Amino acid sequence: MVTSSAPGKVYLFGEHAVVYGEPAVPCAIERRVRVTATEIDEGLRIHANDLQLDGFTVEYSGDGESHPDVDVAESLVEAGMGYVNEAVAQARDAADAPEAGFEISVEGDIPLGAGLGSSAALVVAAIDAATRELGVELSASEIADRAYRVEHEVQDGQASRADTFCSAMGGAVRVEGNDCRRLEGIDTLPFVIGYDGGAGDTGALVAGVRDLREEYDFAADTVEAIGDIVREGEAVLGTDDYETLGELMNFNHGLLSALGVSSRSLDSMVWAARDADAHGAKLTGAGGGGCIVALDETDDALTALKYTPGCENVFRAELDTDGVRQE
Ligand SMILES: Nc1ncnc2c1ncn2[C@@H]1O[C@H](COP(=O)(O)OP(=O)(O)O)[C@@H](O)[C@H]1O
Ligand SMILES: C[C@@](O)(CCOP(=O)(O)O)CC(=O)O
Ligand SMILES: [Mg+2]
Repeated sequence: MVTSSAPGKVYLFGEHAVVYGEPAVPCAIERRVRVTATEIDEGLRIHANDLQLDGFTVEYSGDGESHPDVDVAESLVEAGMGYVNEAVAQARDAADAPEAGFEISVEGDIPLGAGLGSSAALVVAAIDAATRELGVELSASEIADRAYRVEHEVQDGQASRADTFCSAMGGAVRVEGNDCRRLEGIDTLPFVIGYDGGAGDTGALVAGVRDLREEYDFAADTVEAIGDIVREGEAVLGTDDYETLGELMNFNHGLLSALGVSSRSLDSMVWAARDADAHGAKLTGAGGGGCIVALDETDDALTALKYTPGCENVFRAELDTDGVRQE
């Protein structure tokens, strides 16, 4: 039995545009998904109590043929379990053990579908735990690469390497196409996260931006402008010039909003943080609902968000300089 964990992330800059080859800077945060893998004779049994589908908690003990004992469409359950199934397939492939059976348990403290990268953390931790259980130790970058293939597969062929690389390596990272690197010398950033209790559909939101980009040149220009923000932001990252970083985050949020991926509650949390004099605030991840990230070393944005209608939870998130690790 092996337990591994991997962190979630916020995007300082660059989500969505990163899917089209622009750079992005995601930062790992101290919230994790933990996966325990135990080798069994055959098949795959999954226990995922955090996974709620239409109010049902899923205890999926499938052998590939029997169906989970829940009253929801099987396609929903399959979509929910796709990340674990594909991660286990990667582990079997890496260990050259195509028939290996697993019992997999998943739990974590990252809200699901909220832009904090729970899917990447799950996949990274699952690949690490399952390969170690088979006696194979992959490097963090090999895990990142295999985890990317899983997200790409499950998200219908549309995913960047950003979330999975960040979760595997930890810290602040920079991803541009296949070029993934860790940014050294960034140990702390004063992140405050507001969560509206909702979620966005990553695949649908990515597809929406793709359609806009194909329809309008100015939408393609907007995607490129997000890349310009990232390049500008890199110059001040690692300094304490939070004012410039915040201004660039605000600009980034405006462009994401123009691309149709914000929402009323995300906007209202962003404005609450700005009104409380945060250096800057933006949505994080795919959008549609879920989380915003503000930059504020005081308690002002945190307090303001506590009293913001539509904000269900607010918390500080420390930069996590550890990536995937064995527990
Ligand atoms: N703790 C968990 N248990 C089971 N499934 C999880 C867990 N965390 C994430 N997932 C899977 O990841 C999906 C969310 O991924 P996604 O839509 O990309 O949002 P995000 O990565 O921003 O959280 C969930 O619907 C579920 O399938
Ligand atoms: C929108 C996107 O840039 C980030 C998605 O992040 P999340 O799954 O919403 O945490 C998609 C991607 O990079 O694969
Ligand atoms: Mg995700």
